[in-house]
Amino acid sequence: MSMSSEQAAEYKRHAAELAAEMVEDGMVVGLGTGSTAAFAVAALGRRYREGLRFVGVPTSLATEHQARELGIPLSGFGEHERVDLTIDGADEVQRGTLNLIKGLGGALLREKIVASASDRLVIVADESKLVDGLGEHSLLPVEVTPFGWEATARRLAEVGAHVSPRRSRAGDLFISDGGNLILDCHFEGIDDPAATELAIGSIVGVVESGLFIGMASEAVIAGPTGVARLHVAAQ
Ligand SMILES: O=C(CO)[C@H](O)[C@H](O)COP(=O)(O)O
Repeated sequence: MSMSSEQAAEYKRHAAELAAEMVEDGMVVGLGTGSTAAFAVAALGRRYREGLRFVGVPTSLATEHQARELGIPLSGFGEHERVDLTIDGADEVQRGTLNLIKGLGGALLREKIVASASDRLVIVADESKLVDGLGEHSLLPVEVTPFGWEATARRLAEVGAHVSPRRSRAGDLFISDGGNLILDCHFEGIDDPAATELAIGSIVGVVESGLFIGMASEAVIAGPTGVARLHVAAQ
C-alpha cells in the first residue's frame, strides 16, 4: 500500500527520534544526510540544548549547516579516529542482511567514510525503503571523477548498468560535495551485492558506489503498525 508524503514524513520522524535516543553522553556521533536523518539531527539538537554532551561528524555540507544552526559542536577525523554511533537514512534496506543502497541525496562518499569508521551504523527509514532484493526500486548512485566520466560510464555499462549522469534542476551535471559527478545506475536487480560492489569498485574513475554491504548494525523502520528495530539476521 502506498503512503502519502505526510505519512512518510511522520514515519521518518518516529524512526529518527527513536534512534536519537541511542546517543549517550560523551559520544562521537555521525550525522547522516537526507530528510530522515535531518529529523534525527533536529532531535539531537534538542537533546544537546537539554544538556546531553556529544560531538557530531556531519556527512554532508547540508547536514553541517543544519547542525551548526542547532548549536551542535562538530568535529572530524583529525580529532577522532572512530565514531561511536552514526544515524543515517537509506534509499533501500534489504530485509535480513541490512545491506543498503544510499546516495540518492548525493552524499554517498562522505556517508561511506563516516559509516566505515563507525562502531555502530543505525539506519532510520520509513517502511517503503525495505526491500527483498537491492535495486528493486532504487537506482544505484555511483560517484565518479569528472575527468573521463564518459569512459567510466561505458565500463559501468559493461557490468550490466543502464547509466544516466545525474543533473541539477538547471540541467547541468550534478556536482557532489566532494567535487565529483554521480552516475545513477539501473540494474535489473542486484543478485549479489558484494560481487557488484567489487566489480564497480574495480573500475578506474569510480570513487565509491552507493552499495553499503555489511555496514549497518541496526535499522529503525517506522510504518503504520509502529516502529521496529531490525538487526542482521543470522545466516
Ligand atoms: O543516502 C542518502 C543521501 O546521500 C540518504 O540517506 C538517502 O537518500 C535517504 O534519504 P531520505 O531520508 O530523504 O529518504
